[in-house]
Amino acid sequence: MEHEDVVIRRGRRSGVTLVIAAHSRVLGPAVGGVRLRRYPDWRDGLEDALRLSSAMTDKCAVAGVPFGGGKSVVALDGGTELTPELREAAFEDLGELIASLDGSYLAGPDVGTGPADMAVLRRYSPHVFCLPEEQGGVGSSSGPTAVGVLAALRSAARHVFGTESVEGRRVVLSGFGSVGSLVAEGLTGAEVIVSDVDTSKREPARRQGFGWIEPDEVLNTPCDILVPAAVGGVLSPETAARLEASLVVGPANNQLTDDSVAELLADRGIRWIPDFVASAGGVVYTLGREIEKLGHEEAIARVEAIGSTVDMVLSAPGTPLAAARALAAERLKHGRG
Ligand SMILES: NC(=O)c1ccc[n+]([C@@H]2O[C@H](COP(=O)([O-])OP(=O)(O)OC[C@H]3O[C@@H](n4cnc5c(N)ncnc54)[C@H](O)[C@@H]3O)[C@@H](O)[C@H]2O)c1
Repeated sequence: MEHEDVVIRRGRRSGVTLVIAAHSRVLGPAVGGVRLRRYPDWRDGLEDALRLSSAMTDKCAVAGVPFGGGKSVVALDGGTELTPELREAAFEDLGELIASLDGSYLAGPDVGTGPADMAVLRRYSPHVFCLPEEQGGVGSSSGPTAVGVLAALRSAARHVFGTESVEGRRVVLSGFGSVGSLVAEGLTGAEVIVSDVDTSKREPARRQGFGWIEPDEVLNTPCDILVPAAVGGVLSPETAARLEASLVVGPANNQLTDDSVAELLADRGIRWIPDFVASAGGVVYTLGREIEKLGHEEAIARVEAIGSTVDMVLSAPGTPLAAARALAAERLKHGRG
């Protein structure tokens, strides 16, 4: 097994399957968000936790923060209605499980969870970050994640287009959610076309001056920059072969269906910034503020440094994925010292 430990528990209050996966603690305690999702089978949730915690190890190592890779999953089955009572019971169960790990796993929010869920976990364990602001936390991590994506995008644009400016560039952004909408707002001067499966986002997007396309048009619409800000697995051998973009950079985790897609994209002259490099802003900022007790300016400066990491990765030989993995491996080799 590649992971240090994996805990699977059926919550005694909720009956919901809970998974905590700690991939690596070489650089420090394992950190990672709590994903709440419906899965056809709890084993799919386990699979998600294994994959995502491994990506967190690379994310922390490349970002240069003293933490390892972890993730937890609250795996709902298809039929159970998620009432507020069930949600609270599931998070109480998870809080107890996190407490039993005694600080070797630190939990934050991820897809499907937010600061209010973190407040439930905190009743059981201090090893929880991104609490609501009124409870002394930094709240949502979306803002700093978007700052990091924009830093990555500007740095990559310098390599690809010779300028950091996105003035006049066509940007297609998939997923007009908490991070995607903030990234879109930061693309001053660009022609921004957004897409979301949630059609209620269309009107707010239009009011902000953004174009709109349907989700099935995203990978068929020629653009300068594609920003995946929705779900993972969007770049497969099939979609990489028809994509018409010069640069792909966005926050969505695990964008490639498998590592070979990085080479296909490079062969087609498409620069892909590894998701674990571009999306580290949230974890860098929130852990910096809440665990390392940094001030806002210092923590944001660390997020902005994602731009220098992108510069390093794009200046190295080989694909950006190979370069980012090599950087992570180098830092993991030296460990905490
Ligand atoms: N929030 C963070 O701090 C953070 C940090 C690192 C990585 N990420 C990753 O970034 C991505 C976005 O995160 P978020 O916090 O903005 O989530 P979110 O849930 O607020 O937004 C995601 C949006 O994508 C839309 N969507 C879902 N499936 C889609 C599809 N197939 N096509 C188009 N739109 C679709 C949803 O309707 C939603 O509006 C996720 O993959 C997340 O794991 C987020």
